[in-house]
Amino acid sequence: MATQHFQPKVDALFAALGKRPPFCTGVTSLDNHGVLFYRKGENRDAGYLNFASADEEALQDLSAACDLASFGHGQQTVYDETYRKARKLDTDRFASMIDIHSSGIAQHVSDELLEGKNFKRTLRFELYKLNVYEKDSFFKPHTDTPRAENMFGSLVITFPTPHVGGALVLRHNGDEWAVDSSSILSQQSKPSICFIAFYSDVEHEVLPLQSGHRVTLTYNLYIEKSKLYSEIPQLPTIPIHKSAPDCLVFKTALNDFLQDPDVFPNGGVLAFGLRFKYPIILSETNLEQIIHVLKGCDATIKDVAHSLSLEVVPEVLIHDNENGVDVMYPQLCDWDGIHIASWAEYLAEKDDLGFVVHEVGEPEPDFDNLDEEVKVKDVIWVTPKTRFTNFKATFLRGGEDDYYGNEAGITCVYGSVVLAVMVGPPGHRETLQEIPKREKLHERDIYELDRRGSDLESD
Ligand SMILES: O=C(O)CCC(=O)C(=O)O
Ligand SMILES: [Fe+2]
Repeated sequence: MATQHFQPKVDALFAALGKRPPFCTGVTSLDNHGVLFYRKGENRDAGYLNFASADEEALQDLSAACDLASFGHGQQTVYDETYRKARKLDTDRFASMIDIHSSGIAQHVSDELLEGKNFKRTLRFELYKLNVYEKDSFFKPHTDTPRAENMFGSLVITFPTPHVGGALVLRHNGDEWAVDSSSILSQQSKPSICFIAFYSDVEHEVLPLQSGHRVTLTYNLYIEKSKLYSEIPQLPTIPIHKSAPDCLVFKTALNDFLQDPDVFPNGGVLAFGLRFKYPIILSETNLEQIIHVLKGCDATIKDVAHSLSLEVVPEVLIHDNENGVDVMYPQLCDWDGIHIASWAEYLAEKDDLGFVVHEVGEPEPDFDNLDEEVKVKDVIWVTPKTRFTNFKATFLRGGEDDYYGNEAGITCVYGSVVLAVMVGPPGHRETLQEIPKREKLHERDIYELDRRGSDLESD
């Protein structure tokens, strides 16, 4: 592609999105929250331990009360000790004194994983399981099963029980991180808990335990409409990894780009392949809803674009083989049933929701063979394309039956989409007519403020 003179500005936009890890982790004091009650089995016997001082015998009793941990392989619930060797209690079998709000964990995780102005969205933490890992226990690489469209992430809390090994390894887009809670916890001067929260499409595994007991609580994180945190006084948390990029740097880079009169003389689309994947309910998800559940730097793009009154539309990117062009389309459909050979023709004749992509610097596509006019838009890619070719093949790694999750029965799968930031011609860059419905209540004031010149704050 011919390089445009404004390419350095596009590169600055890309750089401003940064590459923070897709997780955050920290420690906080166990304080007097170390107590756990649990039911031993079908009878009424109850067990008790305090994680601040639990000895080997108490931990063995807890482990004995647990069930074997299963996992999801496609639609099946599987017990397979070559894939997951661990023990677990469901939430109807135990009561822990850990309070993720007063411990400061909920606030810390929300600040880190929700981008931009956090107070317009909130995370709901749903306790999921208590897991016990003994010597040689592990959980091989998997992605936590998406349970709803607003599933956002997972939180793992590790108690200060003596153990060696069992690091949590995270992988995303070719990068890898290891968080060894046993070594983090052993360095604390008083009994503490270590927490790690990651976006839901991040692959993770628990490495084999060499000795001791590793006990964790897991939570599913859902994104909800704004609800301010209660005023409970919170304990301080000590961050170990942070995840959020800097909105202000991105906003400055975007402003700079838009001020260049050579950029999009007739308006166009600034396109971003998203860094994260989002839960999609097969044949049900309205792509628009993805706007409300964006993670990390994907959310920064939307927040900043909205603050500059630019419309942001989630689109799928489809290649039209017949005409050798890309098409952006703002809706999902299960294309199993319909075979669309020429998307350009389809858009020209049947449906003008989508448009043909003309990458700036490339020759204009030629549609002399079509009777009707096709909508074509100038597009500049900032982050690499995430292509959507075929509904099921793209959404399910290795096909539906080969998906490794932490629970069977998939109602949602993770899908790749792109964000199209609609840009008007020089002097009239704004394209946002109306703030999307669900955001209106919480964001109207913020946008108004922003338009009057106050800059986005980075957190
Ligand atoms: O216990 C842990 O450290 C992680 C467990 C996990 O990945 C899961 O339950 O899905
Ligand atoms: Fe998991």
